[in-house]
Amino acid sequence: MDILIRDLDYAVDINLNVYKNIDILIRRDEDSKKISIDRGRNLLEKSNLDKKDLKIIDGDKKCALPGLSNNHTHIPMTLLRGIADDMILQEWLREKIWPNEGRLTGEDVYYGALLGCLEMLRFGITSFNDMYFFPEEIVRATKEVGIKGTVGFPIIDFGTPQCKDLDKLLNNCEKFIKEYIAEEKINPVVAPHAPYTCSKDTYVQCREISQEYNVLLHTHLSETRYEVVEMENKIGMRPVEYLESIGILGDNLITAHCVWITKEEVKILAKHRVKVVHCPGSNMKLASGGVMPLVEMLREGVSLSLGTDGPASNNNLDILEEMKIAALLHKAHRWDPTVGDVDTVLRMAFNSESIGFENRDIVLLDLNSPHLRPVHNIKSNIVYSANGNDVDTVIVEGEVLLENKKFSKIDDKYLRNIYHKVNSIIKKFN
Ligand SMILES: C[C@H]1O[C@@H](n2cnc3c(N)ncnc32)[C@H](O)[C@@H]1O
Ligand SMILES: [Zn+2]
Repeated sequence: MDILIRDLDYAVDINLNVYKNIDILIRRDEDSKKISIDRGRNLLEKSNLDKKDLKIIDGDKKCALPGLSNNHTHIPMTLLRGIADDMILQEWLREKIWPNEGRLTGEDVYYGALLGCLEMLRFGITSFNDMYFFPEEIVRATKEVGIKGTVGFPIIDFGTPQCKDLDKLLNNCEKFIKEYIAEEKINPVVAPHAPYTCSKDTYVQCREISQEYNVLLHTHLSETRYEVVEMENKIGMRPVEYLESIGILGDNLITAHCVWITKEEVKILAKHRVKVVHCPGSNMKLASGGVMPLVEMLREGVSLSLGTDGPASNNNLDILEEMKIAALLHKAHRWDPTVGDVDTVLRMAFNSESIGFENRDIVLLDLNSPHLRPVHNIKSNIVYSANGNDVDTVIVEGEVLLENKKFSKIDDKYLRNIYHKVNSIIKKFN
């Protein structure tokens, strides 16, 4: 059914234009699956629409914005949220995260992913880019919740909890891609974990698979100083230079972090049109040190977006919060309040194109809260004053998935069941 949102106080579109006192009409052509979004005043009166063919949503005291995109995460890590805080990355991974991940079954990952997808939907995130074990379970959870997922099949040289044999893993990766490539709301991708966990051959084979099926390649890159120093000592190159030397850089590569990179490396990333996902909350929490060179990346025209990283290093999946973290980090870092301005971070947060989805989703923020009054500049309120909890309604591909802060497809009883399941899964961790 077509959806009409009436009398919105504000709307911000994908090009960051601001509208006041406006209606939005969302129509979905069931044959072509095309979505059209129209904005205007008194659309019902002006058009020949019939009220009874429409789902009408009251936009009073609300602001519409495009769907938010979480472009680097590990959603089933909701299960590990809060298990190990205040540790540096290498210790955190080796001592706490990897041993406990070894205890996870596919069913556990499914429940962790369900929880993560629901958290994202509740916070207005309509698409995400993930990398985690048992990716087919992540697909299952994503489809159940109804948001859009770019789901990475993770490749690590020492194997994953379900498969230790690298050749078999790469084979399974191809099978995974074939199985989901035709799905409308799922993009299967190849996800070699990082240059410190994957060899040159592994990266090359991953790239071959990504080219054969024309899918994205998703990896971690230059996250910590340790990673850079280790690589310089071992092979005399920095991580970006190394990936360039083995032919991995290209416009189908999406990399998370890129914290420890030089101006020269920024130029290399721009030259190859690599997509970079900025994860400021995780970088600060894991004390990865340094700050992703935002100014230099923008200057060189690198495609940028935002990610929360996994909920064990953030510790939530809130892109509205991440926008503010990004904006503040760069101002503090550069002693310059003009850096990380409102438009820059909004553009990054709406960037679902980088993960292969056109952004035709609409999120409504509830402005009926003291912390969102008054409105001098709605974009400022979104970036600096709002958080995920203010999201009231979410429409994904013409389907209402959240309304009045309630999930349309998941009832309270099922939600309690998910919480209960998660509580029993975490008993095996230590
Ligand atoms: C897919 C793999 O990536 C790991 N993982 C989660 N967060 C990070 C991070 N910030 N850097 C590197 N690896 C990470 C997961 O714990 C899993 O082992
Ligand atoms: Zn990550």
